[in-house]
Amino acid sequence: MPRPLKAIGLMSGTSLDGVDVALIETDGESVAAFGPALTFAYGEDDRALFVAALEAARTLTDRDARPGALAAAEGRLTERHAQALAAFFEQHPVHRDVSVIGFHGQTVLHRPEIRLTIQIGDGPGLARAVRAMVPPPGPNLVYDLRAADVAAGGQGAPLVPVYHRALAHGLSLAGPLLVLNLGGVANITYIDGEADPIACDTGPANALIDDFMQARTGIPLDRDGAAAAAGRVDEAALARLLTHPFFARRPPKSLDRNDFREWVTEHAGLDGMSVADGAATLTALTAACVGAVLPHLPKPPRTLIAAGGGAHNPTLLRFLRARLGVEVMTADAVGWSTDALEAQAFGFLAVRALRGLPLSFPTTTGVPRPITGGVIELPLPAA
Ligand SMILES: Nc1ncnc2c1ncn2[C@@H]1O[C@H](COP(=O)(O)OP(=O)(O)OP(=O)(O)O)[C@@H](O)[C@H]1O
Ligand SMILES: CC(=O)N[C@H]1[C@@H]2OC[C@@H](O2)[C@@H](O)[C@@H]1O[C@H](C)C(=O)O
Repeated sequence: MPRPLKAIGLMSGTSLDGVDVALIETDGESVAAFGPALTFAYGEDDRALFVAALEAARTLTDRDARPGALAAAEGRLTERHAQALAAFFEQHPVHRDVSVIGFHGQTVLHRPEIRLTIQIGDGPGLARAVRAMVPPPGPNLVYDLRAADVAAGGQGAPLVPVYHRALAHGLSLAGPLLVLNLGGVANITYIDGEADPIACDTGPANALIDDFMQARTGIPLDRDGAAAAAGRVDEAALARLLTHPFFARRPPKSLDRNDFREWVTEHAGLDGMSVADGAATLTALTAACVGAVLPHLPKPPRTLIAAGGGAHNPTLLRFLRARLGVEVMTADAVGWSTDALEAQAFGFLAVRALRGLPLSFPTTTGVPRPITGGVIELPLPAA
């Protein structure tokens, strides 16, 4: 067995809330140890620039083009990642021991149906910043981890299932197990013993709730699900929303952050609802979308492990229990990390990329064969 490497994962998710940094020790097959993690929060002007970049990306067909706000956003994003790493090394001086850094970047457009997925983030630029922080030889840096899968005909997402599978090996919970990541978009990994994990995006997680709360209250989340808890779910609106053809499609399938934006504007009737009822209806939508994937799975899952920011929303967890009829636990409760799981996954994926191991599989992204990915920036040779 190869020796475990210290790997750092850097993730900027669809919520646009900050850079998650996490250290793990892994050989790319199993996890030897979890290290510390931190979130480096974006400022309001960063978030505004990234929102503008998402808009500028909407009509792109060339993944290397950076029109409008995209060029400035890519520079800012790379700078914030360098600052996040510097803050991490300041708190945890492990920089000489780190072998590899996995850099996800920020997805600004995801259109796998036309073989297009675009993550901004300057890999060589971040590698230069890392070299300025760490004495030679320094770590390898792996970036652009979705491109190879999409080029080969896969969905390019979700990529975390191979990490979920590695973590699940250490658990003794009743299976089948469903790991649910509740970021801006929700994705699941279904794990039943040694069978290949099945994965897909299920629908919105927090992005619609965040956008609704931002528009109605000026605060970009429903903290602790308080508004939703005080509201009434509009079941008729929910039923209309669930007629979207995405839900009838079998996995693998994936989403762009904004895929449901117009659909919700046209079908939810949110303008006529109170803040509480709107939040309740959108929170129920997130839970119902996970419910909508169950008929596509081989067996009903027995246990659901919720990770990502949405796992901090007790109303959402309650709706999941009620609508799915499964036991719901948080990642923290099973000894994983609710907040650092995705960043850890990109450290894990970076080690797999270094070793040439597959990142994605026919059952996770629909790629025709298991495939590795990522672009590797090698460290400078030792002086
Ligand atoms: N205490 C809380 N109560 C309610 N919602 C919360 C709470 N904490 C975080 N969230 C939600 O979680 C979101 C952030 O989740 P997370 O950091 O997992 O997303 P992400 O990694 O950016 O997204 P993705 O996984 O889609 O890439 C916030 O935007 C917010 O909606
Ligand atoms: C294209 C893209 O960036 N997709 C993200 C997004 O955020 C959640 C969901 O949609 C998931 O498919 C994916 O991220 C996770 C980390 C993944 O690839 O597993």
